[in-house]
Amino acid sequence: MTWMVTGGAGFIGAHVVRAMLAGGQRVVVFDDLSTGSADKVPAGVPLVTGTVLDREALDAAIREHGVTGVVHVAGKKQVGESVERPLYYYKENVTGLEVLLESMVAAGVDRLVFSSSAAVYGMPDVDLVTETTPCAPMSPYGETKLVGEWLIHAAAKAHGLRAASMRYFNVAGAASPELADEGVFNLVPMVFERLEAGEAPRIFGDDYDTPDGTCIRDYIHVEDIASAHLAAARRLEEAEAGTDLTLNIGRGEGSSVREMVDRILKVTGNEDATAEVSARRPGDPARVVASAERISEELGWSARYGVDEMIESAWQGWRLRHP
Ligand SMILES: O=c1ccn([C@@H]2O[C@H](COP(=O)(O)OP(=O)(O)O[C@H]3O[C@H](CO)[C@@H](O)[C@H](O)[C@H]3O)[C@@H](O)[C@H]2O)c(=O)[nH]1
Repeated sequence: MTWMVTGGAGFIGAHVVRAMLAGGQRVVVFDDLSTGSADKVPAGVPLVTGTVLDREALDAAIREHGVTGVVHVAGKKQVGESVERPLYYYKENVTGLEVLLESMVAAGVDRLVFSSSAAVYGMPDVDLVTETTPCAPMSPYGETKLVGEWLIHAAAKAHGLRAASMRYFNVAGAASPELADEGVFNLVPMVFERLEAGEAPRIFGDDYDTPDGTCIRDYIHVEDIASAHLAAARRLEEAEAGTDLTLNIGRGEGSSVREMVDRILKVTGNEDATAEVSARRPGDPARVVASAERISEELGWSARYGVDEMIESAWQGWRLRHP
């Protein structure tokens, strides 16, 4: 098979490309380079520069590279921005996927691994979130991921597409410093940024109904995210027409913000610093932790890395960019 990785020049996509190559898959990258960069694409992997909104560009890439499956990682992913610019998010994430599906169906490409998100669950009121926990996204971003899953379900039924929607929990870490996330939109890089500025890291609320009062999340190493995509791609290669999997990618273990900040202070040699507690950030659920049972059963996959490895590898990437 030849897998086209959309968004393969971005943070998560670049990790997926490397995992697929290491697993012996043939890969081509399709990326509009709006946030990704060509230097993240490994030598020898073709890079097609284009947007998934461009049907002709997709058709040409599929034809010219003999694509037989797609890993669709391209998309917009900032929750806050999606609230300000919902139509943009719907266009990029929903219309983009719809155009991609049209192109795939027309070309007879019938395998798809899709980047979904734990954001589809919104504020789940359960200890461990399973794939059957009701979805109630809290942002346009989460909505676009859920609608994307619906599009895929419909295409699996009507056109025999074989698909896996991968619901990522809180992604962190890097396989190597050059591949680290350049955005400062999540807890780990936000703490790095505060430390670099000589400021105390901020904890958004310590009055939640959790053991230490801070929010609990399921942090997952981006290399684990990538290996889960390889496992899904392999599974789809063998799958019957209409196979339609929805899978959490998490560790099944929660870490509180306070625990994460303490680990970050340790790893970065800032044990003397203390975090300051500020007001709750609107829309933050107290606890979002995956049940990782289904993915283990379906793909035989489980996470290899823990939070220290995520923080250490992210820190090396940060130091490369901020010497
Ligand atoms: O300086 C900071 C930054 C974050 N937090 C807290 O840390 C936790 C994690 O925050 P963040 O890293 O922003 O992740 P989430 O808000 O959990 O959302 C992430 O995880 C979701 C999936 O679960 C994805 O949909 C989102 O795109 C992704 O940003 C939250 O409780 C935040 O309030 C702080 O206390 N201080």
